[in-house]
Amino acid sequence: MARYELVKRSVALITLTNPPVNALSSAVRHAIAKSMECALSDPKVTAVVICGENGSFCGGADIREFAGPLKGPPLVPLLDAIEAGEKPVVAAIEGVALGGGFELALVCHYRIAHSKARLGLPEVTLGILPAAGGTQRLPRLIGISAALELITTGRHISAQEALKLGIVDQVTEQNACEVAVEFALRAVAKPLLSRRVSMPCKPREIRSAAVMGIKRECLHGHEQDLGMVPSLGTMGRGIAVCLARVGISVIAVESENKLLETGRQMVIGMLERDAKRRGVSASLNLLKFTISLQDLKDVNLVIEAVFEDMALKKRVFQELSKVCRPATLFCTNTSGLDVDALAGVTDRPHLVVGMHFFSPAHVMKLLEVVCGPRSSSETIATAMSLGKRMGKVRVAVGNCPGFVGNRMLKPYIDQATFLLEEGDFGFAMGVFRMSDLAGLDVGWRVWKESGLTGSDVDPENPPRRRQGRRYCPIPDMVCEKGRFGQKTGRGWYMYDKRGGTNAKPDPLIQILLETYRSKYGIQPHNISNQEIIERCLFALANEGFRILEDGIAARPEDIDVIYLFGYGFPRHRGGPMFYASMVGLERVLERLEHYHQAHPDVPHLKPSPLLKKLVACGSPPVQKWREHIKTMHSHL
Ligand SMILES: C[C@H](O)[C@H](C)C(=O)SCCNC(=O)CCNC(=O)[C@H](O)C(C)(C)COP(=O)([O-])OP(=O)([O-])OC[C@H]1O[C@@H](n2cnc3c(N)ncnc32)[C@H](O)[C@@H]1OP(=O)([O-])[O-]
Repeated sequence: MARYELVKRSVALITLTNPPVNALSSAVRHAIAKSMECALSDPKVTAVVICGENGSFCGGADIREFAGPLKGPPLVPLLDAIEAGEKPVVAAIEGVALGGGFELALVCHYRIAHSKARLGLPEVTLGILPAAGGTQRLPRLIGISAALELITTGRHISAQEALKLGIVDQVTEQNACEVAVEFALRAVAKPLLSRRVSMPCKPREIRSAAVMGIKRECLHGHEQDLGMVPSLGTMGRGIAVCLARVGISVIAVESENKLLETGRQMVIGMLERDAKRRGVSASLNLLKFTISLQDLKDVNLVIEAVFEDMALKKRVFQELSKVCRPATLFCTNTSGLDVDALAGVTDRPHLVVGMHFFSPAHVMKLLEVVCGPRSSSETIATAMSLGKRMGKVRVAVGNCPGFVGNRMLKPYIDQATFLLEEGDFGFAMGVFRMSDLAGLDVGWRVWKESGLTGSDVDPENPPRRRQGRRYCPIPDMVCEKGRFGQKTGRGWYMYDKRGGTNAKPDPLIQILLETYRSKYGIQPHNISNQEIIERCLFALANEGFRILEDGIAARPEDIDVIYLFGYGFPRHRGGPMFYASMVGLERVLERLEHYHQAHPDVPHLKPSPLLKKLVACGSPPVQKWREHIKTMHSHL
C-alpha cells in the first residue's frame, strides 16, 4: 500500500500505492507509519519524499471505509508525527491532493506540485469537515479568510493558485517526484522549525508528571475555620485524574499523610467512576502518592496546584529547583498570579509556564496556557500539546493579573455589584450565583491583599471609594458575616445546606441592602434589563479590547473561546467579543460613552482606544480586528 525505497543514496521515497487515487485506507496509513519509522530511524536517510503512484498524490480518506468502524492507525497522530519528525519531508503532488491527501501534504515541510495538479478540501461536499488538521493548518499557512473560503466551498484549486496563495513552494512542468527529490537534498541543511505549519516548535513528550496540591493550612501552621477554606487539593485532584486517564504516570504530592490519604481515596474514586462511565479499566497503576518532594527528582514536568498564595508558590518552586532535574518543566496552576515572578525564583525561568485549569479540572474543558516573557517556545508548545492530550480546549494567553478570563471578569462583576447598590436585588442572577459557586472569600482575599479592604482600610474615608475610583463594599460585608457562598450554605443567596446548589433569595441580604442604602442615602430605582445587560457585558467586552491591545490574547476569537468554555457564556451569543460585534461596535461605543459619563469614577466603562479605532475604521468584522492591533505578544 506504500512502496519504500532509498534514492540518491540518502532520500527515502515513499510512494502511496492504493489505486485508483491512493486514498488513505487503513493499510495505506499503516504503510506510511512504517515507512516513516524506517526513514526517521535509518541514519543513511537525510530527507523524505512522499508521492503517489499513477500520477495521483492522494484523494483523501478512503470513502470505501466510511461505513465501518475505524481500523488501523488513526490519521491525525500519524500526520502530526510526520510534521514533528527531524528530517525534512517533501510532498510531490501530481494529479490530486484532496481532503486527507491535502492534509497529508500540509504536514510535509515542503510541497512541490505539478502544473496540472489540483488541491482542495472537498469534505464539505460530503457533509463533513476536514478532520485531519486541515482546518488548523491551512489558516496558519494562508490566513483565515483564504482558508475559510477553501474549506467552506470545497473548491479545487490549480497548482498555480496554490503557489500564489503560498500553499506550495514550487510548481513544475517536469516529474514532480524527481523535482521533489532534488529539492529534498537541498533542504537537508535547513532548519525545520519554521516549516512546521501547526507548530513552529516541537513540544516535548511528557511521560511522567507530578501534581502538587497543598492546602492553605501548610502556609501559616494550622488556622481556624479550615472547613471554609476551599481545598486547592480539589484542583490538584482534578488535574491528576486528567493526566492519568490519558496514560501519563502521575506522582501526586501532598504536604502531610492525612491529606495525602484523603487525596488518594478521592483520586482513585474519581478515576474508577470515570473509567466505568467510559467502559475502560481505570489506570490506577499510573498513580503514586507521596509527601516527599524527593520523589519528584525524575519527572518530566511538575504542575504546581498549591494554595493561591505567591509566597507559598515561590517557596515551592525554590524547593523544586533543588530537587528536580535541570530539564524538568515547571507549570503553575494559578488563576491570576504573576507567572514571571514565579519563574524568577527558579533556576530555569525559560522552563516555567502557567497552566490555568478551571474547576473542576477533570470536567471543565478550558485551559489557559499562560506565556511568561521568559517562557521558551518549546515550553509553551509542550504545555499546549499536553493540554490537548488531556482533552482541553487550550488558549495561549499573556501574563498579566487575571490573564484573560479573570481579568475581564473584574469589570463585569464590578458592574453587577454597582447595579446591586443602585437598584433592585434579584436581577443579575448570573454574576451572584456564579460568585456563590466560586466562593466569595476568594475575591475578598484578593481585595484585602491589594489594599481595597481589610482592617487597615478606613471604609468611611472616603466612603464607597478606594484608590481614586468607585468601590462597592457590599461583597466585603457579606464575607464578614461568614457567608462565602455555596460551600458555607450562605452567600448572596441561601442554600438548603452547606454545599447545596438550590439557591433561594435570602431576606437577610435584603435587610443588609436596605440598611446599607439608607446609611448612604441611596434611593433605589428600577434598572432596566437593557441597562443591566449593557453595563455588565459591554464592560466585559471593553476589557477584552484592552486585552487585545496589550497583546495578552492573540485574537478576539481566543477571548470568546475562553468565555464559552471556561465561564459558561451562552453559546448562541458566540462569546463577548462576537456579541459586541453583533450588537454593533458603534452602539457598544456609544453606550459605554454614555455610561462612563454617568459614572466617571468607573474607569472600566471608559471606551478602550481599540474599540474607538475599530469604529473609526468602519467596524470591521471580528476576524479583521487583528489587522488593527499593534502589540502582538511574541509567543501567541
Ligand atoms: C480526513 C479527511 O479530512 C476527510 C475525512 C477526507 O479525506 S474525506 C475524502 C475527501 N476526498 C474526496 O472527497 C475525493 C472524492 N473524489 C473525487 O473528488 C474524485 O473522485 C477525484 C479524486 C477528483 C477523481 O475524479 P475523476 O472524475 O477523475 O474520477 P472518479 O470517477 O470520480 O473517481 C475515480 C475512482 O476513484 C475512486 N475514488 C475517488 N476518490 C476516492 C476516495 N477518497 N476514496 C476511495 N475511492 C475514491 C472513485 O470511486 C472511482 O472509483 P471507480 O468508480 O473507478 O471504482
